[in-house]
Amino acid sequence: MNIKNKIEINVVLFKRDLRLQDNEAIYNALSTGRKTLFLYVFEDMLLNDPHYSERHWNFIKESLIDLNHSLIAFNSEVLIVQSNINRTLQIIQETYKIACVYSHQETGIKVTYDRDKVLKRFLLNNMIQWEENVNNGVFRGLRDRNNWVEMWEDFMDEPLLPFRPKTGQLCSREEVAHLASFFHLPDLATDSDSPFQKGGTSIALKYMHTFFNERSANYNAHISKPLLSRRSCSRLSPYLSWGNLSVRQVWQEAARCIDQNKYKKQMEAFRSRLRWQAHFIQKFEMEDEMEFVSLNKGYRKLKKQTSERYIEAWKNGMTGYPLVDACMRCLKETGYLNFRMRAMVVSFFTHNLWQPWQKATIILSRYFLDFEPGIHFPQIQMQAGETGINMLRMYNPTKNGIAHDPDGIFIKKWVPELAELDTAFVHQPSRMTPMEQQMANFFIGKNYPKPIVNLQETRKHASDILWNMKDENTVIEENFRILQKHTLSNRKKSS
Ligand SMILES: Cc1cc2nc3c(=O)[nH]c(=O)nc-3n(C[C@H](O)[C@H](O)[C@H](O)COP(=O)(O)OP(=O)(O)OC[C@H]3O[C@@H](n4cnc5c(N)ncnc54)[C@H](O)[C@@H]3O)c2cc1C
Repeated sequence: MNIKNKIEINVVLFKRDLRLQDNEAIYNALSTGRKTLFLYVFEDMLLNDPHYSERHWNFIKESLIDLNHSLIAFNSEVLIVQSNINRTLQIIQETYKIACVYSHQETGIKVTYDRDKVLKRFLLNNMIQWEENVNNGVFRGLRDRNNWVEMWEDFMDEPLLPFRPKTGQLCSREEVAHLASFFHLPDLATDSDSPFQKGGTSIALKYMHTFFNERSANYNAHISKPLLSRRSCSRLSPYLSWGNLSVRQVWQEAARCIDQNKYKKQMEAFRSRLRWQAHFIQKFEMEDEMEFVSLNKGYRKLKKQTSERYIEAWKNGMTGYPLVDACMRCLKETGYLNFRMRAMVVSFFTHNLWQPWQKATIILSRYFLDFEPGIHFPQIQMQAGETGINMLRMYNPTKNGIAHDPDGIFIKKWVPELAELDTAFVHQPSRMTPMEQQMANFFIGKNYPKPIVNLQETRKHASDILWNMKDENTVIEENFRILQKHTLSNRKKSS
């Protein structure tokens, strides 16, 4: 078809914003009045990226199916293809003239940053505009955090953006089907019996409403408990990470609870977590090297010897430390752990096993259903004690088990080898005497691993090195630089 006869359209390129309501990319595209196509590309380069695993792709598929379900009312659907973005747009251009691509600014890993550079060139060469919008109050191009809190709060307090396409404005299902015939289409089937949280705005709203209406009652009391947190925390993280909900939607819902005096203390604590969400992503946006190296340059000289044996044992929950093992097995199986247990397993990996934090990033990103690069890398570095500006925290897994899973219910569920032991031994089975092992017909080294390292010795080793490094010149200079750049002007700190 001659370019002059082609219909002009907008393309909304979904990234981690798989929702219709309060989606600025969609809102801006529809505001032009132009015909609009919704597009999701399962990009080969990301499908092959080791940070991602099947659980993420399934969550995205479920989210897209849910989107398409909502779009039936508008006789439209998302064009879902497996390809690369430039190639996809090129093929769409054979049918339509793309006037503008709308998408969120992505605070992603290096491969998505590189892809965006290539996409930018392609759009420029093809005279297609690209309108990127701010994502969840994370701002591009900031040099420091002066006024950041105010900017973020203003963003969060703005009215939600409605989804109101004009009749016939969205590409129809027939038009999308026609385009789809030119592509390789991914299989969208997923296992409905999988143990992971299911993707999609419909289910995200259920999680949100049950949290605000009842589950949050024990938010503060249960937040550190590996078992109880699974119900009392919001469990909204995958829905925020993949954008089934906007942070603003959740923030404003929490504000309504506070106004109604409902679970006020819990809501204040919950809202501070939402601030952290943005704070960490903003930090990563401004320090993208954090994917590979320590933010504080003083720690980059720290060389730790990699042990595949330690890494495998940790990854598979076979360290001989029951709480670590229960957490890792549970995470592998369900994709979720509460904050404290995430911090504890990273502390064990980087301090007790003395492994480089970089080795934990891919293992955990593949396990966490809510993998969000902007939180993930800064949090892992912080828990590894390599930021210089944060308090060095080393979590003792045995003490944490006794404090937060006193009856060992979580441990017994995930480490069934320990299920028949007296509670007294569940947290430290290695303390059983040979006679006690005989009586329980349970043998350390046979039924369950011996502790892989000595907790006290390894803790001392790590703490001596890391505390000494805190006084080194580069670490101190870097602390100054980091604080200058990332400290919030009104001291609502969460760095
Ligand atoms: C090593 C490590 C890696 C992590 N990686 C991720 C990740 O990839 N993706 C992710 O979403 N969270 C990550 N977190 C943060 C946190 O553990 C999870 O957000 C939280 O446990 C999710 O459960 P929830 O939604 O029930 O949390 P809630 O307690 O209900 O919190 C509500 C929301 O606030 C945000 N939030 C909560 N805690 C934090 C925090 N400490 N830092 C930043 N944001 C927070 C999340 O968006 C969360 O959904 C990581 C934490 C650690 C220690």
